[in-house]
Amino acid sequence: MTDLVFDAVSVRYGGRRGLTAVDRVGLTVSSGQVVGLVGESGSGKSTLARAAVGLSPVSAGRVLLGGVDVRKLRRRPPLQMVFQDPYSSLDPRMSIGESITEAIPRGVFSGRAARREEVARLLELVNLDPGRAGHLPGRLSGGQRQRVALARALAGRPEVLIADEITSALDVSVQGAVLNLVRDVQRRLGLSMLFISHNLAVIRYLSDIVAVMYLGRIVEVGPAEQVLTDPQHPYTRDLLAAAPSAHTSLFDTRADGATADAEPADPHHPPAGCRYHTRCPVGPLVRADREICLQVDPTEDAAHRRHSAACHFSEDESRRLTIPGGASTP
Ligand SMILES: Nc1ncnc2c1ncn2[C@@H]1O[C@H](COP(=O)(O)OP(=O)(O)OP(=O)(O)O)[C@@H](O)[C@H]1O
Repeated sequence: MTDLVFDAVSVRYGGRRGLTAVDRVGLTVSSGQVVGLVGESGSGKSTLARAAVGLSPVSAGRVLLGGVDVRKLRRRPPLQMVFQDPYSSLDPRMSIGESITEAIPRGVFSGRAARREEVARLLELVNLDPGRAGHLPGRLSGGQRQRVALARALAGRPEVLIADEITSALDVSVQGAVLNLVRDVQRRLGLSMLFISHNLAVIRYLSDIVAVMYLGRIVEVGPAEQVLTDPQHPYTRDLLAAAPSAHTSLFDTRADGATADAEPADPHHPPAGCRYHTRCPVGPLVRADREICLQVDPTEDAAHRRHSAACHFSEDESRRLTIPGGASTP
């Protein structure tokens, strides 16, 4: 199986009023693993994901699939992406079966019967009745459409799957079933997966590794349980504190993870030093001696450590200043 590596990837959206939406990001999705990418709206999650499939402009760095730069892969890369909106991803005039057939790489199946059988196999894989192959998507619910979108992605026989907020446009009542399906398919096929969500409960449910993004940077990455129960970066702690408690529903839509009391910095003019210093509860806003946060960028290449955080004070007394849940100690 294949791993997906972002090697110091930057994405710049053009023009004079342009911005660097992803700034030298290093992240590895190892073979067969699920990496959950979390961060508030505008942090660059989608931009990073889209860079892997050529939909956002990589201005520096490389995206590697199985060690090969995706731009140099001649054959169709073994990488597929499922998007947030299942209503715009299917052609309303094509039957479900036609949509899926279209996604089967050319030359893999010769003959109509073989392709029809493959479509039936794919529909079964996503728990849809193969008898519906002739239906138009207009007759499907959002959850069913997202299953078809997944079947289309799987038709390309990917080894790596990118899922970008695939349940956030769905009715809360079907989100769980779609997440279960994605998890089952990922395990059954041994896929590597980059799973994007702003919902921490959803991230916790699916991820082996969690990466946290803020203003175009990965600020913390590590084993899911460690990051979510013993966060090292103040931003991660703020996200966890702002999310509903473990007692609320997994699919509570309030779990949008925005920190309570401050606006994100302007992505056109990211702060110097640590990008989080304008909001950080343990940085120069509250501690005059923490000038280093204003001056020195703590971002390191996080890809090579098991659990790392881009914070000058992640290991010291700052951890006592804020604890997840919002309470503070003197
Ligand atoms: N096509 C584009 N042209 C210019 N700027 C863009 C474009 N797409 C995204 N951006 C900007 O890049 C930054 C990152 O956006 P992105 O959509 O990647 O974030 P995100 O974390 O996925 O947020 P969301 O959860 O809202 O989708 C934002 O400031 C956004 O306004």
